[in-house]
Amino acid sequence: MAVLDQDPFAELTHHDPDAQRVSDAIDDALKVEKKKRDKAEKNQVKVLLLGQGESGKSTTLKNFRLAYDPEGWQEERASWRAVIQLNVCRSVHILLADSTDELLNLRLAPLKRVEADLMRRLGAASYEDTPDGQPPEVYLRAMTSIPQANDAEAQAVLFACLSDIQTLYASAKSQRSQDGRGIEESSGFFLNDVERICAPDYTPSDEDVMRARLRTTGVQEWRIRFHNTTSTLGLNAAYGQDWVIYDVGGCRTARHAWLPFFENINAIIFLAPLSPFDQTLAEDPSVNRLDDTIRIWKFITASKLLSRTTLVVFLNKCDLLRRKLRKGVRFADYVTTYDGENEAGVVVKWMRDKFKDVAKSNAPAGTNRPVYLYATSVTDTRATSVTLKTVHDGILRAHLKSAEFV
Ligand SMILES: Nc1nc2c(ncn2[C@@H]2O[C@H](COP(=O)(O)OP(=O)(O)OP(=O)(O)O)[C@@H](O)[C@H]2O)c(=O)[nH]1
Ligand SMILES: [Mg+2]
Repeated sequence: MAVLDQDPFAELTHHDPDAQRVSDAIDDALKVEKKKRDKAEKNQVKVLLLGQGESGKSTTLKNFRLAYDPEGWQEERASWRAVIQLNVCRSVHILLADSTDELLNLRLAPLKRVEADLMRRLGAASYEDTPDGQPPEVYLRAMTSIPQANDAEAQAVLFACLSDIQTLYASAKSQRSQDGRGIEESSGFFLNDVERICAPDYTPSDEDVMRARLRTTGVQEWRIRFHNTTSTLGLNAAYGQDWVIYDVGGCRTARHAWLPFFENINAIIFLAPLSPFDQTLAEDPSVNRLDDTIRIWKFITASKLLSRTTLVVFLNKCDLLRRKLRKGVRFADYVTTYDGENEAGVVVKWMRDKFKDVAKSNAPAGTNRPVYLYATSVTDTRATSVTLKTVHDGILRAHLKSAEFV
């Protein structure tokens, strides 16, 4: 066959000076492009958020966005209403499971339909039954923003159910306070604010969005551009303006996704919630949550891949810790090596030393990296914005140092 008799690559191998020139020009352009990309990549600051499930990683990311990407944040804020509606439905669902009031159960049945409907609209991919038989927690498969869900109907049903929700909550509160089971501290708990949240014209505030609970699955990557923030350091403003922040899922089955990031990351912000010192993991009720956090911290600090990575620890949920200790739950009953006062400030200081000790004793030989610790309550946007400013400067300083001198 004539076609096969010919060398199919003849045109490409045949030396044609014009083609060669074109090819060289393309090569050069590609090289320039790659150089630009490498430079941009080198200037880019990569930050990984780590911590167990419900530790506050996504809430920290929200704070970054609120502070440094206000336009994107404003655009997205309204779409969190559907998630908050879902959080309310879930709390009602949990309380109803405990209630023997059949009339209330009947009257609030529409909320279960709303819950299912919202999940479908938001594209909730799958549900996991919690071991304690509670209703599933909502999570969406890796997403970069909340899908727009038509939530008007849900809002109308919530408004119609308002007084029944209040009745249910009041009776559950007195019941639960008798047997000592608090629910106010649980994630995405909005029942103290139902009157405001069930109003027909409700739009979420910044703080509501911080308190909304949406579990992360997969890895979410956010790009944030810092404008003019480097100038306070007296440094070249082009450096380190572009940040990529990676938010990952924290429950045990999601942790395998963390490792690939260790190789190429400038900083880790590790969320260490202190308030769940008396709780166990949802995915494994035999493991104390604070123990789990310390175990993860040991793993991070011992990793050779991270020996030059800036480590930032948020000793988080300090507000809930304070509340819990004041209620009389004793830290020393759960952390047997603790012999200080049952007071938040003292506990936080003790934990801070603990984290420092672990970092020191686990560090691989030759480790040279800064470790910064902050006491935080990341649902408090105002205080967190101050912390983030310091964190930003610290991470940037370390990044510049390594980019320029290493
Ligand atoms: N009161 C209080 N609530 C907090 C604090 N930090 C986080 N939360 C709440 O705890 C819940 C869990 O926070 P997330 O940021 O979703 O936790 P996460 O680490 O991203 O969890 P996963 O995605 O499951 O790994 C949310 O409802 C937050 O509003 C805090 O410092 N104080
Ligand atoms: Mg998350």
